[in-house]
Amino acid sequence: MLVVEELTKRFGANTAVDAVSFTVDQPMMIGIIGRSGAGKSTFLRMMNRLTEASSGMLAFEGRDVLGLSGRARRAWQSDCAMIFQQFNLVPRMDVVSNVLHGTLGRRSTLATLFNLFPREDIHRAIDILDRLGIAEHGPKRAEALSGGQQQRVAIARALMQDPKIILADEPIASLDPMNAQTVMEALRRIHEEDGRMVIANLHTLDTARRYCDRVIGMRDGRIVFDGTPEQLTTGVARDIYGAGADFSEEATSTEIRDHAARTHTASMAAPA
Ligand SMILES: Nc1ncnc2c1ncn2[C@@H]1O[C@H](COP(=O)(O)OP(=O)(O)OP(=O)(O)O)[C@@H](O)[C@H]1O
Repeated sequence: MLVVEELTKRFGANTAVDAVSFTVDQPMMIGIIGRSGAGKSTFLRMMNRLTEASSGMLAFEGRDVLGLSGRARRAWQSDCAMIFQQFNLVPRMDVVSNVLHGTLGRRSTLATLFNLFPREDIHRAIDILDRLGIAEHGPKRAEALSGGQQQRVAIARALMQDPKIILADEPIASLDPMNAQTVMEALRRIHEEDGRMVIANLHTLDTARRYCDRVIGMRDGRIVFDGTPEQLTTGVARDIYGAGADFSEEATSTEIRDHAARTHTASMAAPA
């Protein structure tokens, strides 16, 4: 259903994504890992057509995505909704209105300006918030919510577009361990219950292993690993991160691991 062939992005002399190829034949949850600068964000942005590819091919359900323009390109951007590390909500606007802005592509500017949303859209927004466990926060300003709750609002906004794919660019990088877990569980449920494909850039190995069906490792713009979580051994991870024999998985800076390590150290240090 998704075919990526030799997809490349150059910024001047720098090749950010270098002839990336892979195929996905059924909806699954895919984690992309790699050190900072490996090309993960650029790849997702090319998929969503936020960044134009320099060369290569990307097709979804037989449609040549890179050739789409105008209305067809916008329709594709609805089909593959993107969520970001920093949530990108309107902080002073209430949660339900933020979610309703997921229908923006379908509405006239004037209707949007005056928050004139059809009743069925409002009901759907509340249902989606309910599904994500945050319906009671609907009337609050987005800025009054915790980071994890805000990210779930962003996911709800993405779901308003009824996307086939959710692209998540470091969705939990700003969150504490508890909130990170809630957000990853929400993404996993959306994949399992709705059959949507989820592709998430992740900083952390353990998150990729725990939630994803398939993990793609990128290094210097290239895919250097493509396999199951079980195949992602410490040795493979060392290659992906370009680290030496002293590589430790904690070095991938997982907040969950950092937190666990800190708690462990603290409890070890605590007097009996
Ligand atoms: N708009 C841009 N103009 C020039 N260079 C860019 C641009 N966007 C990204 N790059 C470069 O492309 C390379 C890949 O960056 P990218 O953000 O895709 O990596 P990443 O793996 O997502 O890293 P991070 O986790 O830090 O976001 C880097 O060398 C970066 O400096």
